[in-house]
Amino acid sequence: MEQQEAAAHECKLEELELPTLDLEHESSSRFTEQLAAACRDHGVFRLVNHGVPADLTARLFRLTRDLLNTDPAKKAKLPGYFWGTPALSLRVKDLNLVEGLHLAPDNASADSPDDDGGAYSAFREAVTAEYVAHMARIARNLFDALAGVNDLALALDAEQRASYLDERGGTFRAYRYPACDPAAGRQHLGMEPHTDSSVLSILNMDLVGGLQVLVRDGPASRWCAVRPVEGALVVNLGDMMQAMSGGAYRSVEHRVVAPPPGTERMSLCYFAFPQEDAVIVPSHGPGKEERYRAFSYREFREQVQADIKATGAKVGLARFRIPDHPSPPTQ
Ligand SMILES: O=C(O)CCC(=O)C(=O)O
Ligand SMILES: [Fe+2]
Repeated sequence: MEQQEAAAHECKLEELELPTLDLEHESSSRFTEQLAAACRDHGVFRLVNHGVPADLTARLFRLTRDLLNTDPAKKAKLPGYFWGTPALSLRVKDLNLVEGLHLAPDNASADSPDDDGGAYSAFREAVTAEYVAHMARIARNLFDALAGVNDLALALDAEQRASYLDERGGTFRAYRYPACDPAAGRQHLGMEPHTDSSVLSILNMDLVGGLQVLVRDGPASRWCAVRPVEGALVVNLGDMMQAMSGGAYRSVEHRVVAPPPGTERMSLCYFAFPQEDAVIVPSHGPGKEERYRAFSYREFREQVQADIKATGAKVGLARFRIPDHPSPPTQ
């Protein structure tokens, strides 16, 4: 792991040529073709003409920075404040150099005890009344386009289309990857390698860079950098999409390296989930790379939490995979 991290920082990584999808496309059949190809190939793409106002993004970056540039005791009292990424892995918690604010339907109305100047209220209002509505619109748009691709990777009926993506259940996180001490060098990752548990995730990042994705090439794999592009969102698929599509669409493994010394990095991330109790029945059949048993998102989340508690790491979809060759019964 240490060697891998050193390599992440020392050599200039190859950049991944990401496909760019245009949400204001003129031909929906061409759009769905490109979208399905992006989801099959890497599970990550750029999105332009998405309709999120640039000044809303700038305002959220500014509000997040103001809220997090206060003393540690004060910001620790902000609703949804976190340091490190405990949800991903308890074991390496302290190695992740990231802090942020988490807003989910269950904490969206909590009041900040020290909201002097109303900065937290302004932040929450911008997220819940504006930003999340754009994200839910984009997630629905992409999901419905994928469900309409006629190669049957996601052959969903109307009820499944509605319950496999819950526009009201999305969560939002504003992240700040702090500048590290130039003398200490870049010793840690901003965020360790992981896949998202979401259906899809929408990332809105500044221009510092640091996001990397694992590109699979047969049995081999290599980390590639994702170059930020002004005004473009980055969308990556999560575990739920991989399961729903029987492995045809990839939940891409990714990580964030710490920013260069003296520079901080910020990103706004939205995660779209299925309705908690909707039973996901993964599609099987020709062209489907993996078989999973049916499960609900609630079950998946509880299994992830139990694995993290027991072993320090997320196991994820492997828990739900049906093996090709069942092992012989033990005696
Ligand atoms: O900050 C980023 O660009 C990515 C964050 C991420 O991967 C996550 O929150 O799951
Ligand atoms: Fe992620």
